[in-house]
Formats: sequence, C-alpha cells, structure tokens
Amino acid sequence: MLIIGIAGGTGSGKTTVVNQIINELPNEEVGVISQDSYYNDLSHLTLPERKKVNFDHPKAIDFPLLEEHLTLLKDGKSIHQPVYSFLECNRTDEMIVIHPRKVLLVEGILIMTNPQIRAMFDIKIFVHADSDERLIRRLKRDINERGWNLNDTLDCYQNTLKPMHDQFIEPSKEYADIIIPNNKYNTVAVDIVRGIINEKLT
Ligand SMILES: Nc1ncnc2c1ncn2[C@@H]1O[C@H](COP(=O)(O)OP(=O)(O)O)[C@@H](O)[C@H]1O
Ligand SMILES: Nc1ccn([C@@H]2O[C@H](COP(=O)(O)O)[C@@H](O)[C@H]2O)c(=O)n1
Repeated sequence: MLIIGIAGGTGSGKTTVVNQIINELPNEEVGVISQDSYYNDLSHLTLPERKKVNFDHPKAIDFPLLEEHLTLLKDGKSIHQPVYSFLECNRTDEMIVIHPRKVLLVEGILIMTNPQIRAMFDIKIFVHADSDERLIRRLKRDINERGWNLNDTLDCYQNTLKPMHDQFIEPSKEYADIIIPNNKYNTVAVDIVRGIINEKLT
C-alpha cells in the first residue's frame, strides 16, 4: 500500500487537492482518510464546553487510533472509522468500514506534526496558500456552512487558528517531499501526484 500524507493550513485547499487527485481514479483502489475523523472523543463534555476546545492543537487528535488504523490498513485489514460531526463538535455514534486500498491519501492540518504518523507516509505533501487567502476561504466556510458570525470567526482566527498554524502546522512543512502552491488552482502539481499514483496502480 502506498500512503500519501497531505497536510497544510486550514483553507489551504487540502480537500480540493485530494478530490482533484482522486477524480477519475478507481475508488476500489484509492481511498481517503481525513484527520477530522480522529478528533478525540469528547462525549464527557457538554456542547458549550466542546465548542471552546482548541481543535487546532495536536492534542485534539487521537493519533494513537489513527496510527492503529493505518497499521491495520497497511496489513490488509479493514477498520471501523469514527464519523465526526462539526455541528456537535464530537464523534457520532456511527462508524464506517474502510477497506484497504492500493493507495491511501491521508489529509489534515496536523498529520505531519506527529512523528509516528509521519513515518508511515511514503510521500509527504504540504499544500500552501497564503494566510490572507486561507482566512478569506475560512471566513466564507464558517459563515456560509457552519453558522458562525463574522466577529466570532475573526476572533477564532486571531486567537487560535493563527497561533496554532504558526506554532505547529507551518513548521511541519519542513518534512514535506512536495509543496503544492495553491493560491491558484494548481493542475500541474495535481497531475504529477496523479502520475505517481497511476504508476503504483499499473
Ligand atoms: N486554488 C484555489 N483557489 C480558490 N479557491 C480554492 C482553491 N482551493 C480551494 N479553494 C476553496 O477554498 C475553500 C477551502 O478549500 P478546502 O479544500 O476545503 O481546504 P482545506 O481542506 O485545506 O481546509 C473551498 O471553498 C474551496 O473551494
Ligand atoms: N468541531 C470542529 C473541529 C474542527 N474545526 C476546524 O476544522 C479545521 C480543520 O479542517 P480543515 O478542513 O479546515 O483543514 C481546524 O482549523 C479546526 O479549527 C471546527 O471548526 N470545528
């Protein structure tokens, strides 16, 4: 199994790049795992308490579970993956079964900060977009899709997202084998990664 890690700041375009990469590739051979599914179980907290959690700190992620799951998939075994709800800020009661694939893409802001997870990636990619681009994209998403208001989103960016990005996410770029500039759509970089995957599949 070829495991490709795709990190980058919030709004850098990780999900978009992943979707461009897997577009038209056979989905029985290529799978995607999102770091979002591995936020810690916060069932012991109330919703207002959960909303105050710093979701941009590495401690927010259940890295041992992610490592266990990647190891099982690498060994050809299926996993039961938690399903995350952004509205509830918690795992739901559901699980989905993920089967092993020839190629696995793992995406998330913090995946390259953890040494054990990093070591499992055959290729490490960092998607870069300037902070103003990322802020604009994040504002649009939080206001249009997640019911936040302008002030709350800007406060969150200033007090949490930016400091966490500077402390943990941006420094993890040094581990990347490939950095994809994504202020604009980058079809050349996407084609290169698709080429690598196609070689693995043939
Ligand atoms: N190169 C780009 N140019 C303009 N908008 C983009 C680009 N890449 C992504 N977007 C948009 O930015 C938003 C965040 O992208 P997304 O892929 O969800 O980022 P991430 O997964 O890194 O948070 C989405 O609305 C997406 O359509
Ligand atoms: N309940 C939550 C959990 C996380 N977030 C934010 O998601 C961002 C990571 O996802 P990207 O698709 O943007 O990479 C991260 O910055 C968290 O702040 C959230 O809003 N609510």
